Amino acid sequence: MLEISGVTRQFAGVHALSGVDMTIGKGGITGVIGPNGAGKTTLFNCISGILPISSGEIRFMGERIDGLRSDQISGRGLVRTFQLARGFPRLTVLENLLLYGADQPGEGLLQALVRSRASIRREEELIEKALTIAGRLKLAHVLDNKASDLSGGQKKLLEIGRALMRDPDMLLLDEPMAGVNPSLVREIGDRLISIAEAGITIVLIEHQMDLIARLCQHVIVMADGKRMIEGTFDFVAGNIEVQNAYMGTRR
Ligand SMILES: Nc1ncnc2c1ncn2[C@@H]1O[C@H](COP(=O)(O)OP(=O)(O)OP(=O)(O)O)[C@@H](O)[C@H]1O
Repeated sequence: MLEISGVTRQFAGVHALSGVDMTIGKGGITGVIGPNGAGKTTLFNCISGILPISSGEIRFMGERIDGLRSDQISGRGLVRTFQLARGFPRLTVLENLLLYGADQPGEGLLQALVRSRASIRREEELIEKALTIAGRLKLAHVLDNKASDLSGGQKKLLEIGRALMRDPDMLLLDEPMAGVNPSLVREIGDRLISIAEAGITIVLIEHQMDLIARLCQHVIVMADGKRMIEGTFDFVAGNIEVQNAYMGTRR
């Protein structure tokens, strides 16, 4: 589904990615792990069009996506979330979800003045979709709350909900459990499992190894801007090079 070949990215002399080769197939949850500074977030930024790559190729569903804008990439079904939740803190949960629905109606002046039957129907469909997603993420009871009033865990779920509003085929999640109360971590993990079971392929950057072990069928380890090794969690965790890469840098 996602093919990354020879991808490099430099920042003024820093080689954040120095030739990443990676393939991610359809289905399940793949974990991307590695010590701090390994290049994981930079890789997500390059895949999702936030940052241009310096060289190499990225293909999604067989087509080149490097060079496309981030909205074009998410429009093709490859959607990512950020370590720090984005969105609009003063808007409600429902409004935040609706804003991320693809092709929102009512934005043009004419549409605002003359609400066509089609635009009303489209709006109703979007609301229906937002309600379904909120239900799946157990956010239905806080739909009218401001996003800023949510707990850390609920903010993370809203971030995932906004991504789901784009109808992704693949979701890139950058540390969806960071800063989440441990009692909610299992809950979010369960939601991710159900999203994957619904057919959305998930790629997850995460530092909490117990979560990676529980959620991921496949784990890719990055170190020094490259893919180091991949396999099941037990396989990579038992690898001496992986253990050395983590020595002194794991948080
Ligand atoms: N905007 C930037 N400008 C300069 N250097 C950067 C920038 N973004 C990342 N880097 C550098 O690129 C390297 C990879 O960073 P990146 O954040 O991708 O690693 P990471 O694996 O996501 O780390 P962490 O687990 O700490 O989030 C690091 O050396 C980092 O300092």
